[in-house]
Amino acid sequence: MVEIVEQELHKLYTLVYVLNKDKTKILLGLKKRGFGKGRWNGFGGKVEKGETIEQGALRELKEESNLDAKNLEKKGVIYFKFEGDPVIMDVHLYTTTDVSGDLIETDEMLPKWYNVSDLPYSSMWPDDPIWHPWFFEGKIFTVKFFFKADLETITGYKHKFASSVSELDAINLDS
Ligand SMILES: COc1nc(N)nc2c1ncn2[C@H]1C[C@H](O)[C@@H](COP(=O)(O)OP(=O)(O)OP(=O)(O)O)O1
Repeated sequence: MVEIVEQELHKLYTLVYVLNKDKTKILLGLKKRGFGKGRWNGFGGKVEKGETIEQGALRELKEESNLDAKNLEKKGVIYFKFEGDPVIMDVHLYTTTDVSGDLIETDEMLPKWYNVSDLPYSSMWPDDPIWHPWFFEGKIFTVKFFFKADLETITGYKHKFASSVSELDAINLDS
């Protein structure tokens, strides 16, 4: 009998959540094209060759909102695995309350501030309500979500918390 093992390929992505100073409001963008079109999300995208993950996060925030962030704080890593797709998205999550520049609508995102107590979950990714409580409690975490190929149905997830950002890399979700 031949065992078929699906090889996983990891691709690096970023996701930045901009909060106001007292962390009661969050800036989301309505994705206007491509992956996640029609959903409200933070700002981010693929990390490009030659840049660090943090540089990628700053670039994507600027490209999608025109904002510059000063202090990006890492909050976790979110892995997404879609049925039948060997690519795992490794999404590095950052937050900041310190941005400058004029917020604008871009080709990719229509920005809007939301109260954190009233987020548009019906038009957001279905994983968001699962990890948002951890994020808003200030936890550092890693989580892997398993989706059906419909990009809508979550079949499971596993997660672990870290006591510091430096611990994140060492976390093995399979142990
Ligand atoms: C599957 O569930 C997801 N949930 C959440 N909250 N965020 C997700 C999910 N899947 C992807 N994301 C995030 C990760 C990135 O921030 C974006 C996707 O990046 P995109 O494909 O738009 O990357 P770009 O480089 O901007 O793409 P272009 O080539 O179109 O410029 O969504």
